[in-house]
Amino acid sequence: MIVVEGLRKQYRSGEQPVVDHVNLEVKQGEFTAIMGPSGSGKSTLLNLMGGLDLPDQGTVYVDGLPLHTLSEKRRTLMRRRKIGYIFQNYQLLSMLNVRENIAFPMSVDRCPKEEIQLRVQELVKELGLKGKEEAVPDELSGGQQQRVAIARALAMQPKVILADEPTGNLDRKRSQEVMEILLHLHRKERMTIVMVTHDLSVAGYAERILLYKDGRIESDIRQKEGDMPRVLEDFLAQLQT
Ligand SMILES: Nc1ncnc2c1ncn2[C@@H]1O[C@H](COP(=O)(O)OP(=O)(O)OP(=O)(O)O)[C@@H](O)[C@H]1O
Repeated sequence: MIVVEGLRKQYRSGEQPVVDHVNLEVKQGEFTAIMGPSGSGKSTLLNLMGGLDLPDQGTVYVDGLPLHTLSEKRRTLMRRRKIGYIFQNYQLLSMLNVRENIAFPMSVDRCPKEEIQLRVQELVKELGLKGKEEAVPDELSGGQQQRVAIARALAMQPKVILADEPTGNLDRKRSQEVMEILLHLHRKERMTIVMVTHDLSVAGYAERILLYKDGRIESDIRQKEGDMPRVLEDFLAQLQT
């Protein structure tokens, strides 16, 4: 579903690239977490994978399409239709209510009104936001705001969800709620999810964890191999030294 080939990104010449010739394949329906030290380039990698940023070298294929060689217009359309984004700070539009925030990508894409209404109703129900449709983001808790952001990310029925620290501003209980929603999308709807997180308990929801350091993927661990706890312990020990 996502293929990353020879991806490189350096913000300042003379400094170590934050993405240093990274190759990666994420299969359809896979739930992957990216962990690593602060400033190692995880968000940059995720942004490149979603076409939010341009690489110096290499490319990313999403569903077979080379994201960075598409025209700006086609890349924008592709991002809107195939990828849903979730951010730590929710990035909701403060002037719009819950219904309008969820509908936003469909409105921009000029979907028919009735279709938008039906989809929003469906998502409001699915994400447990009934009764909050008219509220603006400031009137919602962090967990509720993130659920609106997830609903918005799902509005266009994307193939891929890219989540950057989706639980970073939430307490444990709200984090668990958000992770249960992502797990449901992965298990029941075979959604491809790539998530950056600092939180080991959050990363544990994923079936695959990439350990990222100094612009490179240091380890690529799969849950079913049963060695996740040991490799993570080793990695965390490395970070502390
Ligand atoms: N737009 C930018 N311009 C210049 N430097 C940037 C830019 N974005 C990020 N950086 C730098 O690139 C490095 C990697 O940043 P990035 O946010 O990708 O790391 P991260 O691993 O996600 O960090 P964190 O876990 O703290 O969020 C950092 O040193 C950061 O200061």
